[in-house]
Formats: sequence, C-alpha cells, structure tokens
Amino acid sequence: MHLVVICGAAGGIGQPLSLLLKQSDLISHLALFDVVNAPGVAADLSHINTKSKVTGHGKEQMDEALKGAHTVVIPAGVPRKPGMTRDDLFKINAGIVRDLAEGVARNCPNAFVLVISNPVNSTVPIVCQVLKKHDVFNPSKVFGISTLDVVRASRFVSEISPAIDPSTRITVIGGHSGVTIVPLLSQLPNSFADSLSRDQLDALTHRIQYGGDEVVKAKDGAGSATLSMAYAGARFTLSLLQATVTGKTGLIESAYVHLDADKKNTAAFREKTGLEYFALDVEFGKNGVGRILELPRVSIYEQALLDVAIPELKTNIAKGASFITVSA
Ligand SMILES: NC(=O)C1=CN([C@@H]2O[C@H](COP(=O)(O)OP(=O)(O)OC[C@H]3O[C@@H](n4cnc5c(N)ncnc54)[C@H](O)[C@@H]3O)[C@@H](O)[C@H]2O)C=CC1
Ligand SMILES: O=C([O-])CC(=O)C(=O)O
Repeated sequence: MHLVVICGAAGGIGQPLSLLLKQSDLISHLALFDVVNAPGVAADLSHINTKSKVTGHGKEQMDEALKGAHTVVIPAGVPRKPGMTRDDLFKINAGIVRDLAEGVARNCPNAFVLVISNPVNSTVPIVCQVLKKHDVFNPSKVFGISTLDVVRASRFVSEISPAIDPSTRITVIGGHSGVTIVPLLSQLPNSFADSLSRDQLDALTHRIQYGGDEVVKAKDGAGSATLSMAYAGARFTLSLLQATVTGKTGLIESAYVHLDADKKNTAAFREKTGLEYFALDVEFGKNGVGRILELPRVSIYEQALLDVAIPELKTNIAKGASFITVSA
C-alpha cells in the first residue's frame, strides 16, 4: 500500500503530474489535494485503467488526504508572472508550504516530502524547520525538486552538440533560481565545455540558469513551466519510489537537500561554504537519500559561478529558515 499525495493537484503542474503518476504500478493510491477542483480532477483521472485508486480532497480535507502517506509532492502555490523573481513568490507561497508541512507532521511524519513550490531555495528550509519543530525531521526524506534544471541542461546541450544524446544526465548543483543554478558542463565527455567559445559557454550557462524565464515570458502572464515540470517531477518521484519501494539501487537525481542527509560526504563542502542546504547529485536508498555524491572537481569558470551562487543561496536559506521559529 503506497499512498502518494499531490498537494496543489488541480494546478498547472499538479494535473499533468498526477496523470503521469497515475501510470505507475508502484502507487496503489493517488490522493489529490487542492483548495479548488480536486474532486473533478480526481474523478477524471480515476477512470484510467491502471492499478492505483484515485481520491480527491478539497479545501477542508487536507488531513484526510495526507493520513498515512508514503510520499507527498507539493506543487501548491502561485507561479510567476513576467518581471517577477521566484523570491517574489515567497510572500504567498511560504505560508502555503508551511501549512502543508504542518499537515505532514500531523498526518504522515515519516513521509518523503518533495517540494516543487517556489522559491525552492527557501521553501525547503521552511518544510525542514516545521518538521524540526514537531521533532519529526529526517533530512534524508525532504527534497527540493531541482530536476527541471537538469532536464533543461540535457536538452540545451544536445541542441548544441548532436553527438550528445538528450537523455545524457548533466550535474547541476546549487539551488533553483537564476545565479544559484550552477551547471557543471566540464563533467561532460569529449571536452564538450572546452570545445565552446567563451561566448557560447556564457550563453549556454545563462540559458540553463534562466530557462524558467523563457517559459514565463512565452506564457505572457499565464504562468510558468508546467508540462516540463510535471515531466521532471514525475521522473524524480518515480525514481525515488523505485528505490524506496522496490529497493532498486544506482538511481541518481539532483536534489536540493539538507546536507545532514549525508554528513560524511558533505562535511568538507559544508565547512568551506557554511551552507546547510544545497542541490547535489543524490543516490536514492531505501530511506530516501542513500548518499550524496561528493562535489566533483569544478572548473575555474564553474568556481566563479559558485562564488556568486553561495551568498545568494545563504540569503534565500536564511529567509526560509527564519520564517519558522523552532524552540531549542
Ligand atoms: N521546482 C521547480 O522547478 C518549479 C516550480 N514551480 C512552482 O510550482 C508552483 C505551482 O505552479 P503551477 O502549478 O504552475 O501553479 P498553478 O497556480 O497552476 O497551480 C497551483 C495550485 O495550487 C493550489 N493551491 C494554492 N494554495 C493551496 C493550498 N494551500 N493547498 C493546496 N493547494 C493549493 C491552487 O489552487 C492551484 O490549483 C509555483 O510556485 C511555481 O513557481 C514551477 C515550475 C518549476
Ligand atoms: O521559472 C519559474 O518561475 C518556474 C520554475 O521554477 C522553472 O521553470 O524553473
């Protein structure tokens, strides 16, 4: 019995994400929670002839939806409009994510919590702080989904170099907003990064960092990435489920996590940077984070990107963490 709950299930991401997850036999029950239209989306999805049962839960039914969940995916909240940064969403989304995390602490304290709602750099610390407040925090079980940055990096690189297949995984570290997104293109085979001119490398890096803005601009006020995010969110969720439900090993995704999830492999990095949260490649295990892969050697170019990302991330993390007071 594996209950997966989508919070914000009737939204632009929530609907296609739920559709993709409905196709998995690893999920026995898909519970869709939203403050609007959850029963309608659930009725629709429930006619699909795959294994899982689908239920819909409206505004007053958060506790009922979350009760006993194995995994909770959170794409609830408002998206950007042109001219906004992800941080501009904090005012509204911080409270939404806090209330959902309170619901997790009450109803499914052992669940894996996968955060999509922006600004991820701050909303993940909010979730962790709420769980700490209730004494149910396990750093191996809370993830900020930064997979879309990896998906974009793979796609954009393959557009430049047809020799690189679009399914090639690229390590993207840092956070999930603008300068905090640091693609490690130096890790690609055949000296791909060295084959680019400085202008080409700058343009590709900028496109990966600001891919979200491309979509916000093209949607022209109607929101931000939803379909590519649903793809990325489903990929992440299904990978985690394979590891935690079937015990499959060797599954790696980039995720924005609390570095206590693997103190051993992150100690040196943490000491050097003072960061508590960071997106790194994570190998899933039975209990969520199996191990965090050590940061590979970065190029001088990438170190300069990191030098810009780290102070910005620290500000984002402090903003999220200080939103919740945890008594000592
Ligand atoms: N991590 C990432 O890479 C990405 C994150 N996002 C973020 O995901 C979030 C959702 O984006 P969209 O689906 O496009 O927005 P949307 O507005 O289409 O959907 C959001 C849904 O959340 C629901 N909602 C609002 N308050 C709620 C609450 N308290 N409890 C449950 N549901 C609630 C709304 O009713 C709506 O159905 C945004 O914050 C956006 O910035 C978007 C793309 C990529
Ligand atoms: O750009 C946004 O606001 C949504 C997002 O996080 C992305 O597409 O990467």
